[in-house]
Amino acid sequence: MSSTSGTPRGPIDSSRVPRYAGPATFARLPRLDEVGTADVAVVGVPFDSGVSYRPGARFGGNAIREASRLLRPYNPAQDASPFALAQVADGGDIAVNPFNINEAVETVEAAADELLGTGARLMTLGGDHTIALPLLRSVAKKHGPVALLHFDAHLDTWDTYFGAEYTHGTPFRRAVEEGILDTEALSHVGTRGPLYGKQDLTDDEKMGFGIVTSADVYRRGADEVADQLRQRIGDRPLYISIDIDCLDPAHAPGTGTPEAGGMTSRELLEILRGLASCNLVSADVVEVAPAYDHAEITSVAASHTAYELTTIMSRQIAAARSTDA
Ligand SMILES: N=C(N)NCCCC(=O)O
Ligand SMILES: [Zn+2]
Ligand SMILES: [Zn+2]
Repeated sequence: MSSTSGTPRGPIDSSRVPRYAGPATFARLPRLDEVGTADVAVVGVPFDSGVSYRPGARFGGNAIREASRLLRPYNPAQDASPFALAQVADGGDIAVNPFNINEAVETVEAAADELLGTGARLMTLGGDHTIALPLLRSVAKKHGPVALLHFDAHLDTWDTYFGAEYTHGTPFRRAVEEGILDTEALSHVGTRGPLYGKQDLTDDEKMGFGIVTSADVYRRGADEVADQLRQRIGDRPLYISIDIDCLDPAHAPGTGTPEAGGMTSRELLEILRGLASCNLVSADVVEVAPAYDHAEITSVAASHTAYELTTIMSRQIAAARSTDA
């Protein structure tokens, strides 16, 4: 039985305990072992052995937790108190092998299976984009092939790097090959920057992806983009994968493969809010590499991104509960 049938245990009260005191959990929420089970488990994935350029995303989860100390319990943009609507808890980190990518991929999948098996939705923090593959595998075991919204400067549908199948540039090609994505509802958002060749785009299109470039977001605006994405997704189970490099380097310098001309954090947050009615089953925020960050710009943006995503999940959990009742 979920601990969440009672009143959810919320964050530490920052008017009584200064928000900079004590060890960091996401949004100062309780640890998962303090509440038993959760409706939304926030979990760190300290893994970056799949990167093609700057390493450091293994430290992303903890940097996001630190930056998330300043999140407050009421989200006016979605008119909701996410941590009162559902039990959100910090499940700590998945202990992955940094020296063996295949084993790490298996470990992430197994840990996700266990958490999803308790009935929780997953909100993962940190790691490089390699980890989206095992997370999607696990989510698809539970829900069947899922719709995917992929926010990223990059396509991440390349085939191999140095002969390696599991890297941060290849998770979504593997996922399509494995049949774990609903190819009627796949979109990249924020795409930009130089490619290896035009073939990258034709391959990607054949896999079923639609592309909303960073320039499209700028030209059409967040509301129109969110409306279009919502129509494409419908009521399918949805996974949202957010590579923080979807943001411009001015908004997210702390990342491994930065590309000029990206979205603002305001655009990203507004698009997410426009997706609040979608059936969001799990999400990740990846590629936060704090060593290249300044003044926590990137981890603050990532913490707010995870906050909007957890708010969407909590609202849906609460709505489903009230229809059941
Ligand atoms: N940041 C992610 N996930 N992918 C970037 C791969 C770009 C490349 O090295 O070609
Ligand atoms: Zn990227
Ligand atoms: Zn990526």
